[in-house]
Amino acid sequence: MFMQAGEVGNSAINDGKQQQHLLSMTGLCAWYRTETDAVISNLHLEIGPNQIIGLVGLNGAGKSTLIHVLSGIHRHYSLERLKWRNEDASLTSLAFKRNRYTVFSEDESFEYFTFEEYVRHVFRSYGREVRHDTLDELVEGFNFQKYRNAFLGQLSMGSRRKAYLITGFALRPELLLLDEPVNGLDFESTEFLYRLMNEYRSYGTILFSSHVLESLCLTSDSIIILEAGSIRHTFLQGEMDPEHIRGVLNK
Ligand SMILES: Nc1ncnc2c1ncn2[C@@H]1O[C@H](COP(=O)(O)OP(=O)(O)OP(=O)(O)O)[C@@H](O)[C@H]1O
Repeated sequence: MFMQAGEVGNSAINDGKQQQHLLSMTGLCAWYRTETDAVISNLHLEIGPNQIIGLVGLNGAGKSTLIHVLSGIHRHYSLERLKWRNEDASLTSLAFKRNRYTVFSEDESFEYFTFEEYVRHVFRSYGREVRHDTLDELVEGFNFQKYRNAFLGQLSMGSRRKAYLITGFALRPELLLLDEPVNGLDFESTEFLYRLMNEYRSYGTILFSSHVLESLCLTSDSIIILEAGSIRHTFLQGEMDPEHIRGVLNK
């Protein structure tokens, strides 16, 4: 069952037309210290295929935690039910693992890998062949040519972000999770990223967090407002006015 536009509750997302879910999860709780101190509580999420979904919320609302849970790297959580492509699954199911990739807001992993080595490693891990023409286009679009053989650990924050973004967009998973992807990107790369996101509907779904309401509205098919670990509101197409969203956020 899908929520209607504007309905308030702890559930989201679909345009009401498609009855197929890429992902649905019910009763998600997540915490850091103790279960009674949950930072995400009883969250229900439904994500359709081929959608761009924005995640917005004030600092500390739980956006990164939700993305970490969906990425399978947050250990402290409980979940009533998760379905991946309408089949019962878990966060560690192979089918789900091999069809999601995350660009984290902070990532210092693989610091002794060059970008080229990292891409090869990721594609091998996912059992995919690198499409060199696609990779080259992404490298050029992000103006990343001169960093191809630099160690990831030696790159600036923005360039390292580009390395993971290029990898994610080249991999084209069914679910691409991006935590504050525009952070640290220069103007041209930000424009290029929005173009890529808009084109991604042909390949899969993007769930991304951002604080930039204007571009969230231009890019997303739906926007979820997260507040204190719960979904406060979901905006669907036609209702995405930055001022309106700002008003709901500040209430
Ligand atoms: N490593 C941690 N240990 C303990 N508590 C944490 C940790 N990381 C986050 N939290 C807490 O979890 C809650 C949600 O944080 P989270 O980082 O998910 O929010 P966010 O919406 O991504 O915020 P921001 O917009 O500032 O990035 C906050 O109360 C935060 O203090």
